Amino acid sequence: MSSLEEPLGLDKLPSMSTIDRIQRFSSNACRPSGDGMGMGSCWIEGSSCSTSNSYDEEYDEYTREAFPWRRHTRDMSHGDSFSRRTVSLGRNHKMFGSACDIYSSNCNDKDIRDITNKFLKGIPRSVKIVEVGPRDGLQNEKNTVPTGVKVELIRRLVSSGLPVVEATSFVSPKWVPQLADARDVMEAVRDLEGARLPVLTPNLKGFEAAIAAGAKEVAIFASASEAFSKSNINCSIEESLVRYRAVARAAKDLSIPVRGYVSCVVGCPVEGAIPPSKVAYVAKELHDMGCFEISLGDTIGVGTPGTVVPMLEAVMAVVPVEKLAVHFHDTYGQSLPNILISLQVSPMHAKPCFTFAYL
Ligand SMILES: CC(C)(COP(=O)([O-])OP(=O)([O-])OC[C@H]1O[C@@H](n2cnc3c(N)ncnc32)[C@H](O)[C@@H]1OP(=O)([O-])[O-])[C@@H](O)C(=O)NCCC(=O)NCCSC(=O)C[C@@](C)(O)CC(=O)[O-]
Repeated sequence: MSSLEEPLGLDKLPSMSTIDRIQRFSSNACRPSGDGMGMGSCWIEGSSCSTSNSYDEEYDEYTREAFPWRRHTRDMSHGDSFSRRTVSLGRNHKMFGSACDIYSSNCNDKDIRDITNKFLKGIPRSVKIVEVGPRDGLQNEKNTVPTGVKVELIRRLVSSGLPVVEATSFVSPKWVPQLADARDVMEAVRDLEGARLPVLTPNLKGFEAAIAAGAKEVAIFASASEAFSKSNINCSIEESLVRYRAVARAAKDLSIPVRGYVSCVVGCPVEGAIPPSKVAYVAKELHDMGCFEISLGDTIGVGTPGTVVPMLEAVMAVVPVEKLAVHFHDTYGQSLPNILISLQVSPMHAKPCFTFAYL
């Protein structure tokens, strides 16, 4: 997730409200308030009152207070966050089923097969999902999510069978206060088996802290937008590439795999539309410095199939498609069409990777 998501179209960019939100990334704007207002303080007090330091207790208390309406669901489903998602997908599926029932005279099995073939024929046989909720999903939550809740979320996501769960970010706590507990989170999950748990590292300092906490995979995050790079990591695109080369070198020495992100691959809240050639340039740089996978992020969710395809084509011309992933935010409800079109333009042999961010 990026805090830059706003319900705005590219035609309306830049907007002051969006720029205001960018400024949340500036060190002053992001400085923790200290007095910890609202539910955040409630949680901080909750943890400091608790001498047991038990993640389970923290998790239970958090869910009890933050989601009182969930108790019933939780009792029924044993509170698995991933099941909640599955349940809601199930519901959509049923709705789709009833739509077919309503139009059953026009919607026989062959028609459905024909439509399915038309849209799905030729798409890759499998995809890899990279779950980014504990990092991207939480990084801009206003209320402090207790460490125990984050740890429990990661555990449950892993136990649901997801192969990769991005756990946290070793970034400046002044810029992203919500993830200030990165070390504690990583230390608590470092020995979880069954999934890879990459963490974001913006520079060598973050990389060293991540390794010390037990991270076995890291991700670096550059931008295709100069303005976004400045507001997100306080440096130009070129400066960021210099930093990331240093991280990639250090990671190579320790045999740590590095994943690369390019943000704002179709639009930036300040610069508006981003030319595909800029995305291709940054993606190739990340590839050349040794990233095993490059994730193309529609950070503010303004992409549509019409803008995603030319971007993908430009990147696929310079980076092998097997190394590409897409990361769509659902700000305007376009993530699923964008995923489908990405599958359709991928060669059948490729195993595309998707990082979902439903925000
Ligand atoms: C990059 C910096 C650190 C530069 O921040 P800066 O303020 O320019 O850093 P600096 O080098 O001038 O150092 C200032 C202070 O920060 C400390 N510092 C320096 N580095 C670290 C570190 N790694 N961890 C902890 N502390 C750090 C450093 O030690 C120093 O501490 P002081 O001496 O003042 O006490 C900052 O801008 C930052 O942390 N930015 C991260 C912002 C962020 O996480 N944004 C969200 C990422 S999401 C995204 O990019 C999109 C994505 C990936 O999700 C894909 C998509 O959605 O499309």
